[in-house]
Amino acid sequence: MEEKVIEIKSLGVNYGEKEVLKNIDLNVYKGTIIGYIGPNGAGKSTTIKILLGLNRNYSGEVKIFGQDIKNQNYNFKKNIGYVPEVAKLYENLNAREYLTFIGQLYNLSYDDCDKKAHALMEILGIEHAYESRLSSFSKGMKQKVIIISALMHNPDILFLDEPLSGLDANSVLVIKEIISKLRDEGKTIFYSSHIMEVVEKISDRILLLKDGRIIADGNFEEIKKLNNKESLEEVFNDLTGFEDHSMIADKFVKVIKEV
Ligand SMILES: Nc1ncnc2c1ncn2[C@@H]1O[C@H](COP(=O)(O)OP(=O)(O)OP(=O)(O)O)[C@@H](O)[C@H]1O
Repeated sequence: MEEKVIEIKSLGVNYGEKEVLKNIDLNVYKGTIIGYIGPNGAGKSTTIKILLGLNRNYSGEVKIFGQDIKNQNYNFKKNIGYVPEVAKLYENLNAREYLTFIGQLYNLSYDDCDKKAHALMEILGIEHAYESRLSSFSKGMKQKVIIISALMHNPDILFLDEPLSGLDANSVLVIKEIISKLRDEGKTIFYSSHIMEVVEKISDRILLLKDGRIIADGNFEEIKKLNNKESLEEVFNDLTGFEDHSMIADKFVKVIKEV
């Protein structure tokens, strides 16, 4: 039987009067890449923050590896890696200092972190900057460091929020391949992105969140067929009720031309 890694029952979150997540039920199984998509403000980050243990203000039940995360200390976090959409790096540190620091937070020894961090930077082609301050890194180099820092402790669950941001086309190919291979190793991956072409290709299962509810759940073929569309972008625009792109673009261009 498939192993449940995440179990969410009747999850609800309110910010004041606003109901941000509405009664979400979800089981996620080992070795799956979940494409987690939805319009801005749909509640994606809110869900991820709960699963990371950063927000305990919710109703319902959330279990990770069978353990209710509300009653736990923070041990379950050792098994989780997170690439946030906007990561705060300690830019005054060099890559070695930063990665050994993060690795030690996850209980790896300094020497293990040092070896692993250097090897991973070498594989991604940035080992020449191992002793350089992060403030001098290009956007893509920083993103590679963030990805390495999320993976150094070999977590079983990975949350990736726009992980390809700032990477060139070659690096994108490498990281996508790494994500697939990690899935093949049995890791469970939440892949959150607004780039539909990538989500469509990489995901085993796609969850579309709108106004705090899951309104589509299935693999790309199922979702495409069910909605009679060719691409995930079309399904997304259709299900989130957006048909005004052309009219908005016309208005925008008209105003630009006016003065
Ligand atoms: N701390 C907060 N206090 C009040 N409202 C909040 C808070 N955090 C999020 N919200 C609201 O909750 C809703 C869901 O936000 P969330 O960040 O989860 O959306 P999202 O799907 O991740 O969006 P995006 O694609 O823009 O990152 C939004 O309406 C947002 O304004």
